[in-house]
Amino acid sequence: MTDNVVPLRKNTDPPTDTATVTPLTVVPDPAPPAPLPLWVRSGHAVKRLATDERTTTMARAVARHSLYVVGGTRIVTRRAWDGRTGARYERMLRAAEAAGNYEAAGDWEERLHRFRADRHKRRMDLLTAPERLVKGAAVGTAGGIGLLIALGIALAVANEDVTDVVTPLMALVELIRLLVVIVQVVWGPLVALGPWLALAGLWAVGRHRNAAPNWALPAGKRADDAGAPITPSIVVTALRDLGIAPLRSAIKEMGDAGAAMLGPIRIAGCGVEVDVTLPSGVSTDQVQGRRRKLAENLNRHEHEVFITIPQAARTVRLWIADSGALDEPIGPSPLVLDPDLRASYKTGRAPWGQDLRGDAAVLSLYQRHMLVTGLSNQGKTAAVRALALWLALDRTVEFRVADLKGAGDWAMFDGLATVLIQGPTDDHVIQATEMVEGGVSEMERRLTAPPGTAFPPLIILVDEAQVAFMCPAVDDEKRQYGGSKATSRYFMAARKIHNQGRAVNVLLWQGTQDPTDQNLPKLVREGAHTRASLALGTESQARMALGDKAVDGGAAPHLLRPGLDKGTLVVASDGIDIPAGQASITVRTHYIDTDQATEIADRAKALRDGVTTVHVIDTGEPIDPLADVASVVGDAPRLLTQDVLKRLTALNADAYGGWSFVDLKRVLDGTGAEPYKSDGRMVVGRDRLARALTNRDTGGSTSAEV
Ligand SMILES: Nc1ncnc2c1ncn2[C@@H]1O[C@H](COP(=O)(O)OP(=O)(O)OP(=O)(O)O)[C@@H](O)[C@H]1O
Repeated sequence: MTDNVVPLRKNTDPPTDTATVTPLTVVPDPAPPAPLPLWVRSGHAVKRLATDERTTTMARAVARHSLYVVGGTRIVTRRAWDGRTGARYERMLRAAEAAGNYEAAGDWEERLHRFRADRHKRRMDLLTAPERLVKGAAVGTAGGIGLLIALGIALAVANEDVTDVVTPLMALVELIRLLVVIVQVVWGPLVALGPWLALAGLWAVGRHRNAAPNWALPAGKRADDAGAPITPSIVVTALRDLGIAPLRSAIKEMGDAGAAMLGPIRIAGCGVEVDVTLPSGVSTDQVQGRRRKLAENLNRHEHEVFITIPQAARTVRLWIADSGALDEPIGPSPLVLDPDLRASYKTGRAPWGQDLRGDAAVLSLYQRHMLVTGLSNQGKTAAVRALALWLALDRTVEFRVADLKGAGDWAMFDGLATVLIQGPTDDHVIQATEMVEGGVSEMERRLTAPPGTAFPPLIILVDEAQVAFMCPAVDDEKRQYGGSKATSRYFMAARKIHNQGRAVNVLLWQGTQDPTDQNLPKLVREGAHTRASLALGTESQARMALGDKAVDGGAAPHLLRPGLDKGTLVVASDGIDIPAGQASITVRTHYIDTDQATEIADRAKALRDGVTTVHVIDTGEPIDPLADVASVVGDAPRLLTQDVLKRLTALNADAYGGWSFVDLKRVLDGTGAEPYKSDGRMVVGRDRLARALTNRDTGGSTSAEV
């Protein structure tokens, strides 16, 4: 049979291929689970009911309103007791003693004494009171009756009716009777309603003061609500529960008067600030050491509470952020907003950001070396660059920049800085080292200048300086470029500038990452006047970044949150206003991104006449002074000879660092590009140099050994 023939008869033959048959087994239905005993089911139902949200809300409401009455009774009783006895004075006296404030204690004792004397006098007066009362009543009654009879006589005479003599007296009697009737009518309901009115009064007092346990209070009024406003009682409770035994017992001793330890709670930026005078026996660093616990007791995150030590003895200053406020960005930099902004190296202050109180944080850069540290990617470059961009708006400031990451963060300084090195290799470190050594030569030249000479500011800026310290390369004399030995070139150059550069305006700014003793040697970190740190990993790093004094005074960059607190710096410097008694200040910087930075740099370039940026420092021999002079003059039609010398030093400190005007003149003499006077000052002309180079190239090389 072919495949396309369909048989009309049912095939009754059993199938021959048994292998394809799947044997089926009858699986019985699983036995239904045995019903749970009634008591278990009832238990479940009761549990469900008891834990239902509606039940708990209702139970909480009932408990709350009942407890308001209890709390209200307690408050009213206490008020009455305080009003009638010297308990209040005694409490305040104990609080002042516990806080160690003996002056206030003396004051309260005096008041207590006065109160007792007055009370004694009142009690003595009470002994003679009944006699005086009876006398007074007799005199008053007789006088009153006499007056009414006199009135009656006048009435009787007027009406010619003798019965009118007693009319006023009878009217009084009638009035008294009426009053008795009224009291009789009102008394019943008054007696019935009175207790309820009293209860309502107590409930109202309790409700007003939220006098119920925390769990019974409605959401929003509970003390543990994140973001709840900071009240004296919250601060005192948080301090009491810090786990410092003497503090706890002193606060217990003070009772309600514990708030006497607190100064006024002031609004301070996006938070509040309060000074706490600690009781004797409790030291400020005990409280500082428990920052996290204090923050949690205040229903804040650790980074939202700052503990500093103000001037007053035994006092800590707490700054407590509004919940979440620190996560809000601050506005753009004035550098971005105001295109006409100008800077002054000497008298100005860089608008860097805001402090925690929300006040502008402005930093003076005048004669200060700087060190900015932080973990990677927290905003270090942006923070240093923001300062450099501001300072670039003072046209007298010269920048020499080495960016040892080389990702283009400083590219906008091309045409603004006289030297710009960008890259992470050993060659770049060698160039950066020579750039810093060029700064040393310039500094030494300035140090030998006649007294009174004014020096334009020179900022030697090295970003990612840890790369330089860790560089293993050695020079021909086997001196290492990195490292921290007396022969280490970068280290020694940095130290020299730190030691002597300030007075002649040669300043070193360094940005470094994740500090260790190796990548940021102690002597170098301590040479900086302005030290600032972004988030760091450990307290020991914080000590490296800011110094022991700042960290002991409460500076805690290691408690900033990496990733979340980008751009937030803890700054220790005398160039920024730091509240009296504090050793550091926390600054949230304005972020200036690369595009905005480029715009600001363009504005700074427009203020200067064509700076030629040297990108690679030539360390090879022989040198070509004429070509080098032409290259440093660049596009400017003419350049002051002193600027030519400066730029030559920046170009090649080894070759030109020691040059004076005489050397420059010697090289240019006879080339046709000799220095000449323009507006009374010696300059070198661009066109003359170009002609001299052309003549030389056509007439044979004049390369000179120096
Ligand atoms: N002030 C700031 N506010 C908010 N965010 C910022 C701020 N400064 C920097 N950032 C963010 O942090 C990122 C890293 O910034 P930046 O490159 O300056 O960090 P860095 O610490 O120098 O990094 P690296 O470790 O790579 O050198 C930026 O791209 C920006 O998104």
